[in-house]
Amino acid sequence: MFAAGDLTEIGEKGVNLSGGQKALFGNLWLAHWAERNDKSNAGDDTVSAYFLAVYGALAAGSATTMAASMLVLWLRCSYSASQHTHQKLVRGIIRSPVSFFDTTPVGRILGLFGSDQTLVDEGVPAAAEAGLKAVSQALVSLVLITMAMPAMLVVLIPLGFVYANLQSRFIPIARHARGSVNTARNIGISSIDEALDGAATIRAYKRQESFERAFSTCTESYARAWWTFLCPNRWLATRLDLLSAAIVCTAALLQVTMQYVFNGASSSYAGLSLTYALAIVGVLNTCLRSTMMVELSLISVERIRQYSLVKPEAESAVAGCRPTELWPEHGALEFVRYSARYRQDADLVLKDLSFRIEARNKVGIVGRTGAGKSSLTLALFRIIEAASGKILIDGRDTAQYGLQDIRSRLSIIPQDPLMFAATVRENLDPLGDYTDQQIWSALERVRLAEPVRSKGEGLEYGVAQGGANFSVGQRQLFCIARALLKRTRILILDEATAAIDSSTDAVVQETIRREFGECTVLTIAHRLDTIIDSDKVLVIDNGSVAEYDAPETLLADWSSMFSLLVAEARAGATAA
Ligand SMILES: Nc1ncnc2c1ncn2[C@@H]1O[C@H](COP(=O)(O)OP(=O)(O)OP(=O)(O)O)[C@@H](O)[C@H]1O
Repeated sequence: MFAAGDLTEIGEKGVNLSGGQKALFGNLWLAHWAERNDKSNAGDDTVSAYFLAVYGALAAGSATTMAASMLVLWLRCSYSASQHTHQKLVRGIIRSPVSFFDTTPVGRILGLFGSDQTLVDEGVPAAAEAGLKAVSQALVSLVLITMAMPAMLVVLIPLGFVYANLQSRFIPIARHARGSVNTARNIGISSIDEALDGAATIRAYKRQESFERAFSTCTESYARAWWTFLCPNRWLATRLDLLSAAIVCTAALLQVTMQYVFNGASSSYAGLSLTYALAIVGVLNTCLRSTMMVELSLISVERIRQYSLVKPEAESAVAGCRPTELWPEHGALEFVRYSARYRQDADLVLKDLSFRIEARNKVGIVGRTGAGKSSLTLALFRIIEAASGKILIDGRDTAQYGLQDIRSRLSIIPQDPLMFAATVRENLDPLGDYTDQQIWSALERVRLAEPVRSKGEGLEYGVAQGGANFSVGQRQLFCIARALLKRTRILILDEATAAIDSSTDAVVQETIRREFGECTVLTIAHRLDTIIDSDKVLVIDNGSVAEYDAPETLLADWSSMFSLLVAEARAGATAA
């Protein structure tokens, strides 16, 4: 559905042209040879050998020049340009802030790495190669035709203006149509991506038909856009054919007139100039198309450049301001009048938060849906940055350090535990920092050693995409094992027990209590019973601190928000 045929077309034309270009000097030499034979009427062997040798040298020279120019264009220029733009794009996208991903559709990002990068890899060099060859061949053909018949200038000059006029009308329309093709393709890719992501939900709610309809609409829009792109091409092809017919007719008429009226034309050069006049339509067509393709490919280059320049997150490490190896030694955490928002123009989601969590305390964070619990976690990892106020860890403002320095000192067990399609070892220790013994010890402590051993391949066992060959509970235990390996002082559990059954939950809770007794643990809780024995409970409401105290104190006040949430949770459990 989403193939780009015009590049191949240009590539093929480029190959054909290269043949014609290579033959040009050879053909001129052959014409000169025929002319000489005509005049001397003789086939002297020494003279023939001389002409053959020069012809051979011309062919060899032409082939060498061609190979050298291909090497320079494709290996030197094109390869390094592709590598450079791709690296800048990857760096730019990976280091973009979360607001960029909120506002940029995934189809557009995929389009950047797909069609745009392909155009940079293949489109620019193919079009530049075809264009350079076509322009040089057009010039040589015109010079040759004019040399053989100077009178052709009278026709060629006005036809040149007609050609320029065609070009100025064709390129903007084709460029616009091509832009619509790209947009329609990106929308199509987004819709496929969305359907793949939500395949299970779509089937569960029997919404296949509406998604099929939506996809058909995308396909039709793409076909319509592609058709709109083809029409100006047909329009151009017809006019170029007419232009070429005018050149060939005039050349032929002038030849005949000179031959019979003035008796002064050289038949070998006349034949050659007619051959080039016949071929000129292809040459002119390629000139136009490759100019357009270069322009279109450069739009992709420009788009990639724009996305490479998106304002990145903060530095990963600030030179001269690095935390010590052991920081944070205690794990005390303090929010000081902290506010944050997701985007520059958006409302504050965390408002003027001020609270302190002592080292080694276990704090439960609760609140209604949308209150700002997950945003608090993102703020700790500086995935969203402070609009005002600060976060102190062991008395140090986290804003002064680089992102990598902060993020490597905190551990998180997310609600949806993430695993990569890689080996168990790579999932636990992607940077290769730990020994096998340390990894097995972490697995033992979270009771995953036996399940992993039973797979037969030990740490080399392959984890499927998204960790599909492990249960959700096991994936969470893997995340705990990661945190154990990192040995950080602060652990954040983001509703870690929301998606698992109560027996696995018990294992997870027991492991956390046993293994992270010396750490500060922040638990964003759905099941309020998991935080009832915490040192303190932080109740967030609409982005602000509503209550912050020991759970027994909050429960003693029946009008407190926490008591209300617990009562609601119990009523919900009884009803279920
Ligand atoms: N990526 C985002 N861009 C803009 N606003 C967001 C984004 N994520 C969350 N919000 C907004 O921030 C506010 C707090 O959301 P948050 O996810 O932190 O709530 P929560 O308490 O964790 O909710 P839940 O319990 O449902 O997970 C909400 O108003 C939400 O609409």
